[in-house]
Amino acid sequence: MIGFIGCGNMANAMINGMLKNNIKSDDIFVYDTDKSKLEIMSKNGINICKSSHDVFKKSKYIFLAIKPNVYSDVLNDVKGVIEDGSVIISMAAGFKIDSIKQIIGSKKVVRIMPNTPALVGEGFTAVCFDNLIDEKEKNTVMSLLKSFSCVVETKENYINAYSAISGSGPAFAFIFIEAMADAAVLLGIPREEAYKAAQQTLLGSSKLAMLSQKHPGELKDMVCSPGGTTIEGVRTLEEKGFRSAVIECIVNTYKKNLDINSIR
Ligand SMILES: NC(=O)C1=CN([C@@H]2O[C@H](COP(=O)(O)OP(=O)(O)OC[C@H]3O[C@@H](n4cnc5c(N)ncnc54)[C@H](OP(=O)(O)O)[C@@H]3O)[C@@H](O)[C@H]2O)C=CC1
Ligand SMILES: O=C(O)[C@@H]1CCC=N1
Repeated sequence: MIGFIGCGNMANAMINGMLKNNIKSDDIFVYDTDKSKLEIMSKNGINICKSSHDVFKKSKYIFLAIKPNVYSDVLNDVKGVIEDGSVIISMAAGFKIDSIKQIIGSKKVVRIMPNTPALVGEGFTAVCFDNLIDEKEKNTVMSLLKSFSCVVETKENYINAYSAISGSGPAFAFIFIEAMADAAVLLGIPREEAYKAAQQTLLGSSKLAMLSQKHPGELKDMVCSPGGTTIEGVRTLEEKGFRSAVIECIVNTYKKNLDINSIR
């Protein structure tokens, strides 16, 4: 049985993916303090629990899909009902496995960093397991995560970097899409067409990079004719510090994760 504390953006994305991959709604138990979120879950046939305690009692694999600012309160509230066999799956930015164990004691904890494209089955999740998780539990968690995302097992040390790259990354990609579409509108293309062109261009470019396995620089070169139009755009991006802006953006997002870590 699978439990969710919190039914917001990430829980929705994950549950959606699970349901599309043959996990039965009957096997999912959820709780949220916001009753309107529970109503939506109920309409999808998911079991609604009266409290977080109830979720822990009914599930073995429990996803903590709540914001980091309520983590300590929720963990303190449920620590008495967590069984030794329960597997707690944490996704909060900046919360180390050790910090969780300091509150709930020596229990099984998995730390993941998912992202919202899970909503359409195209998520990316970095995962690390604590040493109390056995092989069978690890395989179950991996297959749950794979139902909505591409999964990479990593060291906990890297989770903050993944948080910046793939966890926050969709927000940065959406800004890029929006900016491209704004430029298209400025050039007279209707808004709907502009989004379609920007979205498909990013999707297609990502797919090409993945499937061709060519270096991104080589793929960029394939678009730039000598003395042509694209290289003029590339020159403008370099002049405006596009690469540096992206690198600084990721590094500062990573640093914010470290800041949050240091206070938890
Ligand atoms: N969103 C993202 O792109 C990503 C998020 N994460 C992590 O995932 C976690 C969840 O984020 P997200 O889904 O965006 O958050 P949301 O705010 O969308 O969802 C959290 C839900 O939990 C509810 N809630 C608040 N307190 C409690 C409580 N005590 N018990 C049960 N439910 C409660 C909230 O209600 P209310 O709104 O009324 O407070 C809300 O409905 C966070 O820790 C975040 O760091 C990780 C990677 C990506
Ligand atoms: O901003 C946040 O807290 C979360 C972490 C990764 C993406 N969003």
